[in-house]
Amino acid sequence: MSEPTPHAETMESNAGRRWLLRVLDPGVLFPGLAVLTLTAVWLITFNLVDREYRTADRRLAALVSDMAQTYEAQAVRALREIDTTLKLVRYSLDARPPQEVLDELSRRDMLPPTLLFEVRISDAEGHGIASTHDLYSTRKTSRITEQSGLVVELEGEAATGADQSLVFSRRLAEEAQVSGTVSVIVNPAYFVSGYDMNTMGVQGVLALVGDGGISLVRRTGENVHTGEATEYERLLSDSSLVGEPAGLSVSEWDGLERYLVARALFEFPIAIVVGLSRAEQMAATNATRRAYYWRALLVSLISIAVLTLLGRLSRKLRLIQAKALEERLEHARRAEHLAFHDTLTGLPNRAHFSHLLTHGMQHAGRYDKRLALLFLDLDRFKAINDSLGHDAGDELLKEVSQRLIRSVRKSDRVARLGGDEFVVLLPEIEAADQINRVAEKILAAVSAPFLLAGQEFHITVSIGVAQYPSDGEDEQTLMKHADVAMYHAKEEGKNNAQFYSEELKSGSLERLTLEQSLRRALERKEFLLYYQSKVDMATGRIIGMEALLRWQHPELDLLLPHQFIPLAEENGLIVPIGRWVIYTACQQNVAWQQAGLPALSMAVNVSARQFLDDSLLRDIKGALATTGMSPQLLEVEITEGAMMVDMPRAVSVLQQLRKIGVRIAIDDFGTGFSALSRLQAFPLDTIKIDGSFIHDLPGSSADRSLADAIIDLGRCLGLTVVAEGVESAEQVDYLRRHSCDQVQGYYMHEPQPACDAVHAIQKNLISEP
Ligand SMILES: Nc1nc2c(ncn2[C@@H]2O[C@@H]3COP(=O)(O)O[C@H]4[C@@H](O)[C@H](n5cnc6c(=O)[nH]c(N)nc65)O[C@@H]4COP(=O)(O)O[C@H]3[C@H]2O)c(=O)[nH]1
Repeated sequence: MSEPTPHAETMESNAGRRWLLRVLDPGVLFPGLAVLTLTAVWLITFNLVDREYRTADRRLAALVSDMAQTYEAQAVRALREIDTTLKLVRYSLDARPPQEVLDELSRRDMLPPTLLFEVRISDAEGHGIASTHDLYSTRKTSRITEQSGLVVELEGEAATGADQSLVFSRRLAEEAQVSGTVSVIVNPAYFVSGYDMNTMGVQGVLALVGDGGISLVRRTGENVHTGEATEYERLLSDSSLVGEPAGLSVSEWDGLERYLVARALFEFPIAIVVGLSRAEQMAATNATRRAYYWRALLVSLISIAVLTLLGRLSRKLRLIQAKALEERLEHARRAEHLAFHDTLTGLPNRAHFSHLLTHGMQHAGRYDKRLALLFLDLDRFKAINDSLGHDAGDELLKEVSQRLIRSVRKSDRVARLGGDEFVVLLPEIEAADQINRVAEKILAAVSAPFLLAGQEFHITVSIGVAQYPSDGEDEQTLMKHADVAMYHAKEEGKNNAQFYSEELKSGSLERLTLEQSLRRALERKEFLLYYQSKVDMATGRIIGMEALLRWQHPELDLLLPHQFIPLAEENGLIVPIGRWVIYTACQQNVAWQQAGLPALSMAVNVSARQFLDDSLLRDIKGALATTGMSPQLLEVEITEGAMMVDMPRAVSVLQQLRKIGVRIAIDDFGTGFSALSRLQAFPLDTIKIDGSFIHDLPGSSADRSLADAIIDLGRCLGLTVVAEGVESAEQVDYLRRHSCDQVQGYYMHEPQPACDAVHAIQKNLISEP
């Protein structure tokens, strides 16, 4: 025979477990237990009852046997006495009249008591000729017995024992003077007087039966019967032997079932019968049986009640357990879903996507297919999120995710990596054109207007594409390259898709190291401020300074803001860096004043991200309070673009700045595309004309008209107009003639460290008229 396989064994053990679970089900277990308990209770009960009956039967049989032995002894003794009397009388008869002999024997107390026994002598015809009783003359003539032995017969009417007598006779001897019979006559009841009602009840039997088959006397309860016909031989053959327990038989005279002993007496033609009614004697046992049955019934009912209760409790417990299990499963399912899905959009998250990508690459590898990974980053999302609040930002992300799903096939996968980063996995790519089509679809879908908080918004997305296996054969490489391509798309002006190439790699590495060192620059104190003067056109004096940030990179040259500020904007580092700038500029301003220089205004640049950050006001107030600088000397420069991201909020922030006395300048004015009329909405103090419009002054007529328009506008609004990027005397001259208030540029002073700037201020003071 073959060995069972592990699979077969598992199936077997599963089937066994299923069977066990089915058996342990409360609907099966408790009814099953009830059936078992009831079967056990009733089996034990029936067994006990049966044992009780068997014991009682044995006891009864033994009792009847004992009683029979006693009765036999008593009967034999009585019969012997009677026979002795007969023999005594027979041998005492002589020539005297028989009456005389009887009287003498009686006198000599040699005859049985006359109260119970009559001794009679009859002649050959059966007529009584002598008797111990006076009544003999009224009696019927005795039957003449021809037998030589003891003859036993009944005399009188065969009805009740009271009317019949039991006659024991012996024939007188031939040689005796008198021929005839001598008899002892006795009431049959004498032989059953030993009937004890307590022991034998009303259905017991005590009897003497003649060997002719006629019962001589039978007593059952109080009733004494005589002369009943009995099947003598059968009676004896049915009976047990001496010393053995009595047997059970049905009595022919009354149909009752009895333990009965019938035994023929050795010396007499008589059999004794002793019996006890089984039904009657079993009364106590019947009562015990009833008690057993009641007890069993009670135990059964209690068992059923307890098991029903336990069954219900168990069912309830099972239900509770099942519910708890269901809840746990649901919880686990939810936890699993949460673990692998983004809670906001319901899209697969980074962990899940990693699995999808690995699987996709394996599949593509196996079937020699190409796969494309699109790395998506929303442009300007952070600004929208910060300005409109997170709820609107969340709505936007949800809407974007829906648009992405609609832009791709069902077999493609969209996931959210976090923040505003999404990825799209395109399995089974045939040609690059296919990827382009999907990318264009996504770009179009995302750039369609969004309605957020009742306002229409436009957002774009930058997409980086990396392909398997050409751009990377493992998950990390492919993701990294798609990310690099995405950054390239950002650099290319955003709202476009770029494919990864080896050339991009080096640029991305630079960016990566730059970002890492930028994170540590603040704590390493690598930032410093340069200061550039603002000169008043009317007086030609320095009236203020602008703080310009520099980063002394440990390995690179001194870095200018455009080399790291966009990065700091992107990763949010601009907020702590800006805080440092404000504080340092304020500190420097106060230091100069403390050094005896005149109180100059100090301008600091605040980027869009920083401007919309909740901490800006707090930071400015903190810097002013800590350094003790007068708020009126501080000027915050904000670009036009930063103000337009969220106009209502910008207005509110500016109003609060104004409230504490800080001046506000709009920087790079003219580069944005906001309507000039909108400027009225902002609480401004200064307009700074962007250097690009000054550069070609006074030659370019377009720049001239633009610069003129801005100066006019500023004047109309009562604002100070500052021209940036002034590099020549002609420019200064033009601006002065066109009533520009202040100028700033290399022509006056280049941005320089605080220690150099101080010389410029001092020089300016010395050259004062
Ligand atoms: N070609 C030319 N350029 C001139 C001339 N005079 C001044 N400049 C340059 O013009 C920029 C003027 O600053 P901005 O318009 O506020 O423009 C700033 C400002 O928007 C931003 N920036 C500088 N410092 C910070 C800062 O601390 N925080 C923030 N958020 N932005 C800053 O970086 C921009 C560039 O700063 P910089 O590289 O320092 O460049 C400075 C300055 O060096 C000139 O005659 N000719």
